[in-house]
Amino acid sequence: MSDVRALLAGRSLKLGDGPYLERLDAKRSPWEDRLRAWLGKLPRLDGYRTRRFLQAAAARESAAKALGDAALRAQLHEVTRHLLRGGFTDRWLAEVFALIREASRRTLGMRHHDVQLLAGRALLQGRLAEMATGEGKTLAATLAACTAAVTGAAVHVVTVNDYLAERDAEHNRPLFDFLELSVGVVLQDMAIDKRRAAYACNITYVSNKELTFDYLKDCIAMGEASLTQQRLRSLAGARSGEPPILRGLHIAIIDEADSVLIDEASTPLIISETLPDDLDPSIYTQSITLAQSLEPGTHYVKGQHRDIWLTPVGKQHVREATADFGGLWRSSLWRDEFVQKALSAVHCFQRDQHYILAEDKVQIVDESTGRVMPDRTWERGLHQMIESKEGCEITGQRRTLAQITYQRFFGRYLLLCGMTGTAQEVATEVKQTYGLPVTRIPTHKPSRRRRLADRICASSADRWREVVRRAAEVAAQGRSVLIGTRSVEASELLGQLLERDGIAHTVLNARQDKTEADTVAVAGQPGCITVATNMAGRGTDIKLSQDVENAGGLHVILTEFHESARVDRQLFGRCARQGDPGTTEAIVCIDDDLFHRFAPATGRRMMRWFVTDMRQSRRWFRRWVTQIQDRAERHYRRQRVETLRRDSEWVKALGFVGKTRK
Ligand SMILES: Nc1ncnc2c1ncn2[C@@H]1O[C@H](COP(=O)(O)OP(=O)(O)OP(=O)(O)O)[C@@H](O)[C@H]1O
Repeated sequence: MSDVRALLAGRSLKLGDGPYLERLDAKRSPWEDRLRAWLGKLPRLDGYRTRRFLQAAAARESAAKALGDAALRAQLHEVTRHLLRGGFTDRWLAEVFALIREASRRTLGMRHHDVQLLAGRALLQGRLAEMATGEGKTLAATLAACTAAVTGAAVHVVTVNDYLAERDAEHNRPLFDFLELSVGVVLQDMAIDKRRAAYACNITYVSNKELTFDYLKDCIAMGEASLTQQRLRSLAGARSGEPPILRGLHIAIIDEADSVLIDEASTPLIISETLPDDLDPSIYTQSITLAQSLEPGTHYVKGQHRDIWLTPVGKQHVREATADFGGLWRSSLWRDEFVQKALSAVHCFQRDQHYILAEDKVQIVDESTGRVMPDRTWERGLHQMIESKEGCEITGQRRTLAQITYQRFFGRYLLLCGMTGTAQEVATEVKQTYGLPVTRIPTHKPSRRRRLADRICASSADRWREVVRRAAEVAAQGRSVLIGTRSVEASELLGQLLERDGIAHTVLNARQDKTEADTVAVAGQPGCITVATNMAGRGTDIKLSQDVENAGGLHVILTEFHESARVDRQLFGRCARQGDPGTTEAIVCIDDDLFHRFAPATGRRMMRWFVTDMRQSRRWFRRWVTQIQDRAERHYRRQRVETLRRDSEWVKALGFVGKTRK
């Protein structure tokens, strides 16, 4: 363990002295930052070093080819000793990467491209490697993962969901087996013992949520045995005297890093307990009925960002309408709170868009990933209001017992690094928050992705008609089509329209997540049309048949712009991967949520006027969308800053997540 400590920690870190090896001071020294910034300003030096590094790797690869399997493994262990002494320097990285590259060629039939070597090197330098979508981040990560694992470090390859964790671990398993490195996968619903076994492996594939919750459970188990702590322990399923679930926070390689470190960072991860609800359930029903009877504009006003409030007339109306209800309704504070929550439940949160009903339960759908978040609930009575609106059984209120943000959690890794296809918009924030500089990796082959003209429709009905027409037209050419929708509802509506016209298709959304792997497996066949929510937006690799490639590749249709341009680019990135051909287009409607929430009313009015002739205003329209998406990104950035501020307050107030941690 002390070897790993020396290798990863450097001299500027304070390390935990408990069973865990983790970084306790999330901040680096200002000198380290200044030195890195200065080195980064020497592009010529960097270019020279890069060339030398690739040449060295190529030269050593020729030697590796001549080795038998056992000799190759022995050579790897030999080089590891140098790594442990000298750190991840170019000299030894070139050697190790050459051996792993050769092992990958023998086992996976894939030889790492030069650009993948550069990505692997950037990862071990503690950077965020920006590799265009489809350039092979899954394989690039094996270089960093294997190199770190042979030194004895606990390597966590962090993915955005279970499907990708399982897929990537299985895909790379032959390579890890060959190098005699054990690999584990942590999945939702796994028992603690199985999780512990997976984390005990050299390399562990795990989603960001599972990993962070497991860490929280360890923090609880290692905390002091106060009354609250004991309750927390039993909640986390931890028994005293048991070893921690994780081996420590050594190296995290985060795939789709912008999604994990930025998009998901606005919500802290919380371990909570359910309290018996002492409110009479009829209060929820009364509130919902009352909210449904109120007039917009007169009784309540709805803001742009899911905020809603009662007007003075509305408050007066509510007071009169509830005069006979008694109990808590007599307090004006409670009364307004109930009705305001009920108004949010009725007007701001829609079924099949923000949540679905599964097994008679309200399950939140994560809008950026399109996936169900089974363990999440809305806070402060909103969840119960929505349950009441949907006629579900009212669950108890939840009380937060332990929480952590991704900003604080990932800052504790000895070596943090990541990969994504879309980092440029958030490079500054990633650097400021996590100390991760972004390195752009060139593409292996020039991209053959063509973006066709955007189409903007005056009504949603027009949009869906156009989408159906285009999908059928492109599929008839023997190509495959992927249509991205923003909600479960939209995917199902489009599915019905295609069905009505007798067009064969498959729908992939939070309700059909069990069929994900099968749907993706056939999505690249000739004439295949796949309608998917954001579930297919990140990480999904659609393999094209030779016929589809010859006919022009995959065609991606975006049906609604997302608040973040990065999410749109990820969807477009499903086509034209690894130098394949492919086209993308956006067919959207002027009434879409993004325009309503973030575009000024005058801009929207002008746009409506332009809708009649989009050929002339195409470039203008794209610039307009970019401005709106920038505004939306700023809005969410402010939210994340607020989350971080509240998180620090929480830590100050409770200080239970390990008594020495700040
Ligand atoms: N060196 C290689 N040689 C041959 N094929 C490769 C190589 N690297 C990756 N691929 C293939 O390229 C495809 C894309 O890889 P992968 O899904 O890892 O890309 P990605 O960069 O993670 O994409 P995304 O950004 O969408 O997540 C896969 O089918 C993979 O097998």
